[in-house]
Amino acid sequence: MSSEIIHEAREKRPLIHHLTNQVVMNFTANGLLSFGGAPIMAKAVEEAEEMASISDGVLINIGTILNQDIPAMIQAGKAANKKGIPVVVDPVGVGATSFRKEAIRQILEEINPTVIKGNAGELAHLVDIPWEIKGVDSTGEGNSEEIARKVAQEFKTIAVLTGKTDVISDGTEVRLNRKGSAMLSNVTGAGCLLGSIVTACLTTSHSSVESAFAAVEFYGRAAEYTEGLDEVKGTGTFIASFLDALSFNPNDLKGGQE
Ligand SMILES: Nc1ncnc2c1ncn2[C@@H]1O[C@H](COP(=O)(O)OP(=O)(O)O)[C@@H](O)[C@H]1O
Ligand SMILES: Cc1ncsc1CCOP(=O)(O)O
Repeated sequence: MSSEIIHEAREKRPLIHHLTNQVVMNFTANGLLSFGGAPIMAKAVEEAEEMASISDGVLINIGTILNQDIPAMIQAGKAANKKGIPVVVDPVGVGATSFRKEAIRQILEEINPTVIKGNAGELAHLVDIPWEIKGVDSTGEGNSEEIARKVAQEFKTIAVLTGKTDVISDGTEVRLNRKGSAMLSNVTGAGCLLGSIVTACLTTSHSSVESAFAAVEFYGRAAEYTEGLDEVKGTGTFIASFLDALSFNPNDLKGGQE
């Protein structure tokens, strides 16, 4: 099932409208291209609605959000909801400041996200569960399954909570992915790029939970495969080889099974 979703996403080569942060724009565009999607980065309010309406999916990521970015994010999200295409919201660093918390509150009040994706600290802060964070990083420990369930229930969405174990929940059921690599936590934008690939997979004909799970599992498999390569000596070589691996057939990634 997971491989089918990856193949279908690649066949479709979905256009994903990104309203994302400036740290990860280039990495995300290259990562999505390698995976088999088509990225467009566009943040102007003047084109938000039109851009979303010609796209197959929208990703809203608040990593370097400015107050003036909020209307474009809301307009793109609303246009996506109207067209019936997936919208993924990534509340990067939401627990760090009250400005971010207020920005995400405004966005989530206006749009219905298909998926909310974030690390444990980000998702915990969305539902007022105390969790230790350091800027955009999650440093705490606790019950990730409870947080994912609560986010899904409170925002009537699918929660994708990332970390050593990724948790996907529709508010009732919980699915876990343990494939991955700790090296991803040293790559800035690893979570943000995953959001882009999740959005691409949500454009397939499969259910949102299955599609989100397929994206997360594939990403983890690609990271595990990359970590094991002889030529990978550290973060720099990991990034290059990981971008390559994102284009591979799921079965060609070590440990991969159809
Ligand atoms: N310790 C780890 N072991 C394996 N995979 C990890 C680990 N930490 C993070 N990942 C993976 O890295 C990706 C990004 O997750 P995370 O680091 O939680 O996001 P963010 O970059 O948003 O903080 C996910 O695919 C997750 O599974
Ligand atoms: C470092 C940083 N600062 C603002 S956004 C950003 C990138 C965060 O990316 P990720 O959470 O995917 O590592």
